[in-house]
Amino acid sequence: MQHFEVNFDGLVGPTHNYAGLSYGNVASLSNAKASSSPKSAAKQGLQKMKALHDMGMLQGVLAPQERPDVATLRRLGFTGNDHQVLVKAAEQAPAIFRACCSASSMWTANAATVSPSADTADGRVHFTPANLTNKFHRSLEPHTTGRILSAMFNNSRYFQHHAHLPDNEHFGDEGAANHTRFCQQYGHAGVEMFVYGRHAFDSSQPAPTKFPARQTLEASQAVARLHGLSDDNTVYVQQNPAVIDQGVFHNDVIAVGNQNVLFYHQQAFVDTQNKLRELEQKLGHPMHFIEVPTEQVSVQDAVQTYLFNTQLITLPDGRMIIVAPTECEENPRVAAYLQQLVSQGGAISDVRFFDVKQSMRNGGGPACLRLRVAMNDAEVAAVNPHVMLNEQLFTRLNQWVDKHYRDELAVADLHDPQLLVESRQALDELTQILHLGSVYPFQRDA
Ligand SMILES: NCCC[C@H](NC(=O)CCC(=O)O)C(=O)O
Repeated sequence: MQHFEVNFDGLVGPTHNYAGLSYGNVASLSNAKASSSPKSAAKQGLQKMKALHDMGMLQGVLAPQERPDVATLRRLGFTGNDHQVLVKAAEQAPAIFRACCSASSMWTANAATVSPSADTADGRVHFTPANLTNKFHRSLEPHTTGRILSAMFNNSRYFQHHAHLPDNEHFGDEGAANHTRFCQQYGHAGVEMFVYGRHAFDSSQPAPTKFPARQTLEASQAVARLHGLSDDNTVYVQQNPAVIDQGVFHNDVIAVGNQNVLFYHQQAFVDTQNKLRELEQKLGHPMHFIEVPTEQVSVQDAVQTYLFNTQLITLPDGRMIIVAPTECEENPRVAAYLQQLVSQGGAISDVRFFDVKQSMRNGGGPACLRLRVAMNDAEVAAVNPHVMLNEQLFTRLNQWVDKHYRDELAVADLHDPQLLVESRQALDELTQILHLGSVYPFQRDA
């Protein structure tokens, strides 16, 4: 039996925009209200997917969500036909309106937490959509995320889907961005590391003072219970509150892991040495801990370049490489660090740079754009084949973007009734291309 780690990248939606919605996410705030390019954003994402496919990786596509979210605006009391709902909301409550227009589902590292079958009690792959309670605009995602994941992994013999955790800050859950699975080989039982920002039910524990901690320990523990994990294959690590206060809003902004490698910043965690020892003991095999010292790369450089929001991937020939945003190449200190890292003959042998600037401007790097699912060949064969990237799907999706996406979008365009029509046409066609069925509210309420 063969085993793979498959990356499912979020396709950028037709209303990709910069609305400054994520307090605590430096890039989101600093690019607030800049105009965006949905077309180039989607194409940058597709290029990265295709490049990984061409390296011999299995690559999938995760569909974006319907925005503007007219159904939520109606729940909030805006009435009339769809166009009237948009115009009233944009006039009377512009901040709420903008939140209901975010294309933030593109960052699929926040779509769900996934535990591979080798780790779970019932031997199935488990999925729990993230509730994303900390940000209103992101809290709109989990129901549709759950429907899309169920349409992609639509076989209960292999895949178990859970409902997202209760929608409350006590159980704030940001999905795979705060979850890393370690293993010797993808098919072997592994250890799942959950990184949390605060304790929800114990205020005596350390917590950030400036920016919010989005993930709670109690949420991580609930996901582990749902997935049938045990104490022997889980480790809970607290994120250093001081780095959250410097803009590290998810663990994947300060650490990334793959197989038996953890690449992380010196200041990433609380109680680092004990936790890493626990991780290695539970794995039962030697780990490669690659710690980046502050004197070489500051937390600020890490946040600006997304050195850790990189993908560590194992190529079919067994070499591990790092997939980094071009911002890392442009920063002399980070570029020098990466050069040194790959030239010293260690676990990571090469680095490839990708331009994902449209995503970076909202605080999402290469790692934010993908959801990892480790599977064996029988499980891969059970995935909806229409979401797996190949030459044909790549060409088809580029044509689809060319047909439906705008070159430029300003925040003021978001209540343009034509944009709603265009977006729905695009998404309706996409559900046919990907064979997802009716996953969007506009397809279900009609
Ligand atoms: N994993 C990366 C997530 C980035 C995402 N940014 C946003 O939602 C910004 C949206 C805006 O400001 O328009 C977030 O902060 O959760």
